[in-house]
Amino acid sequence: MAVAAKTCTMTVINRHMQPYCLKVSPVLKVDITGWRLARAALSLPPAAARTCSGQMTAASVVLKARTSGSGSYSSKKIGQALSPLVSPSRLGSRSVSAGSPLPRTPAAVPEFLASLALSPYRDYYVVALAAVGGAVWVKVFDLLAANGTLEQKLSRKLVHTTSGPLFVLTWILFSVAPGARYLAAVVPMLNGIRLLAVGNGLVRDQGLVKSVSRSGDRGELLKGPLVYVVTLVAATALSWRDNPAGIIAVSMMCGGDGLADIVGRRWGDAKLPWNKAKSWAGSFAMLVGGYGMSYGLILLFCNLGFFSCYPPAALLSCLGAIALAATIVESLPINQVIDDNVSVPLVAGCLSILLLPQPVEAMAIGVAATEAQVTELAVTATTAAAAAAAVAAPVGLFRSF
Ligand SMILES: C/C(=C\COP(=O)(O)O)CCC[C@H](C)CCC[C@H](C)CCCC(C)C
Ligand SMILES: Nc1ccn([C@@H]2O[C@H](COP(=O)(O)OP(=O)(O)O)[C@@H](O)[C@H]2O)c(=O)n1
Repeated sequence: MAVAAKTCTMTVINRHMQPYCLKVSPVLKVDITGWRLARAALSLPPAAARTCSGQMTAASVVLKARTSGSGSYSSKKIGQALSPLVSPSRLGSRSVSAGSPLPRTPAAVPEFLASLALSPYRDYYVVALAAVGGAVWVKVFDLLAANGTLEQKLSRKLVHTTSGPLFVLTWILFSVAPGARYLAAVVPMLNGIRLLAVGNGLVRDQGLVKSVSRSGDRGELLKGPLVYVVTLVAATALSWRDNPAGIIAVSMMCGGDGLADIVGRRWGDAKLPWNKAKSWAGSFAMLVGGYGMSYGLILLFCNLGFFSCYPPAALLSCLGAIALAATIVESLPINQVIDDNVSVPLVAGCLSILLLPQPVEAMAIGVAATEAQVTELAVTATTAAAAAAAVAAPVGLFRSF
């Protein structure tokens, strides 16, 4: 039975409500082109071809093809042609007694992820993923230290340096729901509860103690590590993806302070005049590591559209001032007064809000919005940071004698 000779063109709406141009050509070839789909073609049985008209979902096109019964079509070809639109395995389960379900194709994985993305429970899935990911990540370093692959101090600092930015990267997976940031904050919160439980001896977890403490004493979990996760909670709940302040604060705490320890312990012979426990090499690593991690994450998040991108000159100069200020604060001998997992991110976050406001924030706080004014502010902040160092140096020097 011949099908109409003319090409039947219709708009097919897929699961993402994206329109496609679906053409049924005179030789019964269905040629699917459109949104990121490789051109695929399959022959439809005449009955299905004839009934394809108007707006149809790809699923109904396949279901009509499958249930029309006639014509020589292979479920594999249909699956391959349409699987980027709808997961064949799902179609297989829905098709009327038309034979075995369509075969799984590699495209089913993106569809599975797409269905997660559209799920109302998406944020809960991401929380679970990040929480499990965090536990596994720490366990990996525990095992690497336990089998001697990594020295314990290095393993611990790698956990410090990497956990924060990896957690920030999970922010990308959350939905745009207003409460998403608070769900995201649950991840470091759960880690904080775990640190409290193990640190107070309520739960025994020697692996965690070895992974995140210097001395192997569980009480240490209640100091730096706990402050670290509290800072992650604050950065998530207060800043989130609205502006770079939280990202910069985490980057200075992790990429900066974490790297300062790793580099400083190894190559830190030249000590700082105002703080003999710290070195120029460690501080330089802090500056470069914090700057680089911040810059990379800011570019990623602004290019993903979470907040406005900054003029390159303004970003480079302001970020330089922020990283310098954070580096100076980290170098000061004030760890006994305030943990550097508080002082460093706090200074970095506050300066970020001042120097790198988003347009709506710039208007709200009446801070410079033009590039020239922002650069001027950066110079002012750098001068202020240098002045702070000039004041602290003699103090540190005096105390070091
Ligand atoms: C060792 C750590 C801090 C110590 O700081 P300091 O005393 O040396 O200044 C880091 C502690 C890390 C924490 C136990 C685990 C944090 C996990 C994070 C919230 C989630 C990561 C998820 C991601 C997908 C891996
Ligand atoms: N600016 C820095 C920071 C740390 N370090 C080295 O890293 C070690 C740990 O630094 P830290 O006391 O700041 O460690 P955390 O408090 O960051 O865990 C120091 O004792 C130094 O050996 C450095 O040389 N220069």
